[in-house]
Amino acid sequence: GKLMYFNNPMWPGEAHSLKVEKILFKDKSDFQEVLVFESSTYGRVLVLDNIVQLTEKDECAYQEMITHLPLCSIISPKNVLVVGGGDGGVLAEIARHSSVELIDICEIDKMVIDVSKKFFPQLAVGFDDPRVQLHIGDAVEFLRDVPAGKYDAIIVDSSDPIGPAQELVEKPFFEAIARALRPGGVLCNMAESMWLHTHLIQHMISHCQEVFRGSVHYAWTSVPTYPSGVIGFIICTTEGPPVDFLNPVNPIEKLETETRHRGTLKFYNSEVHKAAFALPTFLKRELCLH
Ligand SMILES: NCCCN[C@H]1CC[C@H](NCCCN)CC1
Repeated sequence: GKLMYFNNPMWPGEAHSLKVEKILFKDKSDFQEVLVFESSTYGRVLVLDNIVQLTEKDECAYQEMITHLPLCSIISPKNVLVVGGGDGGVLAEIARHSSVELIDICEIDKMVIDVSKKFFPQLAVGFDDPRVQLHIGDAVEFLRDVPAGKYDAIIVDSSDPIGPAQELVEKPFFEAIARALRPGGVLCNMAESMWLHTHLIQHMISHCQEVFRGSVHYAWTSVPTYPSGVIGFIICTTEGPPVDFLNPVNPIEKLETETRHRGTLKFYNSEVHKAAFALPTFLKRELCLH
């Protein structure tokens, strides 16, 4: 098969490429171009507007970390909201937490959900959990109708802020998130790459520090098929006792048990949890995290 190149103005001067065995789906939704292909070495790949969203081989790193970093940091999360996440992978990870009673998901693009159900059933199985309530639409509008303090945790599993996700890095969105979280609730937000986007990360952290009176942290993990090979997460808590992210309160062992659909965890564990918050020196200098 031939190589497909994923270059983008968000990471000028570089491109990541994957060998394509077979194109499985290609169409335009109301929001973006949706592509699925069989790669030679990373399994099936989901691409939106020429940006790799996930591959079967390494999606575990991103989906497990974006879910368990927040959910293992607070006692017995009950009500959880996912913004984005239309592939269903984060839903399947949240389902591992037996304390969770409600999982709201607000995804703007129905085509992503339909395509994931067809080509990534092991991720889309997340939609089958009876606790899941699916809302198709814009998260800013969705959050307006949410009663204040409804959620214990909110996970923003978004694409990059150059398409439908543009508004998800601006202050009004973070204010809407903070209002929807209960005191002591936790936000985990996809937060780009330390090698590519420290200005954008600082922009998001500044908004979070203005809006969340608790603590604001940055964590990161390895995802080989994302540009620069790493992706970060901003994790904030609203007021209340500072959360000790280095000692997750919910024992990971509980998550090890096989849940109905997903096998055991492939990436996340308590040491990886702790290590995720250790930042390289250049990043500590560039980010004003108090
Ligand atoms: N649930 C699937 C993952 C969706 N998250 C995003 C996919 C695109 C990726 N670009 C990274 C660009 C360089 N930081 C960010 C995460």
